[in-house]
Amino acid sequence: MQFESGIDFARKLDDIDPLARFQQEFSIPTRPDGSREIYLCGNSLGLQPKRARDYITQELDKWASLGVKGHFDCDFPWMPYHEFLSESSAALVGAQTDEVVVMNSLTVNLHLMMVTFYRPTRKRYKIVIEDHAFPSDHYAVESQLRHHGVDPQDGLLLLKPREGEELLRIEDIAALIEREGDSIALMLLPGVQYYTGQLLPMAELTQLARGKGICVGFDLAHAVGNIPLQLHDWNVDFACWCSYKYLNSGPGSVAGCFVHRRHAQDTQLPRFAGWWGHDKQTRFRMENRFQAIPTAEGWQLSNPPILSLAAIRASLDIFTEAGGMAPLRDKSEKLTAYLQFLLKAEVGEFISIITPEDPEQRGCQLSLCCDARHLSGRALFQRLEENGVTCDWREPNVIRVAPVPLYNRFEDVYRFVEILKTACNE
Ligand SMILES: Cc1ncc(COP(=O)(O)O)c(C=O)c1O
Ligand SMILES: Nc1ccccc1C(=O)C[C@H](N)C(=O)O
Repeated sequence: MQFESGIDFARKLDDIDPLARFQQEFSIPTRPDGSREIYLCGNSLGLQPKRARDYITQELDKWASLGVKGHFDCDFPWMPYHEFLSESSAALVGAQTDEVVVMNSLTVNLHLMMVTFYRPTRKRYKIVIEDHAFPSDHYAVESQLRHHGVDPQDGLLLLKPREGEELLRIEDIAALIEREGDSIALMLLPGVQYYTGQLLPMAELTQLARGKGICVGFDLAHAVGNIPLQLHDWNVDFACWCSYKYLNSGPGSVAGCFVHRRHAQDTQLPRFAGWWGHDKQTRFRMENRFQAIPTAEGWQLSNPPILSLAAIRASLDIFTEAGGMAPLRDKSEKLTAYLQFLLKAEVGEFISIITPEDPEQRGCQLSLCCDARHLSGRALFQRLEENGVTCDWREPNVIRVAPVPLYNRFEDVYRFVEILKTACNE
């Protein structure tokens, strides 16, 4: 697509945007003077769908009027409430409905999955992650190694970009798998890397690693609701994601988990168990013989927090109404390409973009390194905030900017770059 500078062009793109009406489904934060923020931070916390309040209120009302009976005979009973989220969650990650479950939080689910899928032997005991993994993933993996008596110095293989580079090269990951394959038990990688915004080729990596007998898991925190996924067809073993970024389900909201059907149906797989993962027909017999549900639900521990699930249901309904990931991705590619175009045209001398240029290798986020006339990257970020832009800063040196197709307009992107340009030239 040929882009032009000037606000009229941004408005023209908004006028022909088939998803434009979804912006009014969200509450956009306002500044003290009542004007709307330019919110480009869906990579950290997605905005509130206005209907979340109604969905949550519905559950509060049921609780008030029905008490414990809210579990059973009413609209959206609490007993199976998580099941109301499975179909739309499965559509977002390219899974069968019985391969996904909404439960716990992201790091908890990573641990639960490693309990099942990290089964070290004397010969095959190493775990591959990236050197710059999100700290929670690093801590989780290190603690799993130690839990099994493996010294992370020996058992943790860290993927690093080459000297002077920011991005991971697929050929380097392939070489590591080739070299160390027989000793690797698990490879846990992000779908989209949180710092650089790099989208990894999950299908290719899964095939490479599984070909060597390595179990493959993905942390999809920055990928779900951002890019189309096909976890089932890609043959991924497991995946985990949070719901508070691109899934707009509220701070700390309940997370999602995928277990490929070939594992989910195996009720004998070792796991940490709780009563919510037990066969639904006999759950209340209180017999103390755990029998796993033969789906991803078999990894649930506790009955879930319904108020949080109600917010997720509100959000997932919007994704369904928008037509799923295909139209969203279509707009997202245009929004991000437009952002890249304006950045190069208006502030190219001050800003470098570390996220890949190729849309196949990124989601909506661009990560910017800044060298303005008089301001450090951090000071520039502060200037953006003072002028009504919400994006985020990540140490050591990146401003992350994420235009989100459900609620961002092309004009938001235009105005962001105008503010950035003024700050760069101070
Ligand atoms: C890639 C990644 N992994 C893990 C986490 C931690 O998730 P949680 O606090 O929901 O466990 C986050 C974000 O907070 C993240 O971006
Ligand atoms: N949950 C949060 C609470 C407070 C501040 C940030 C977060 C994030 O989620 C950060 C995000 N994971 C990131 O990619 O940096």
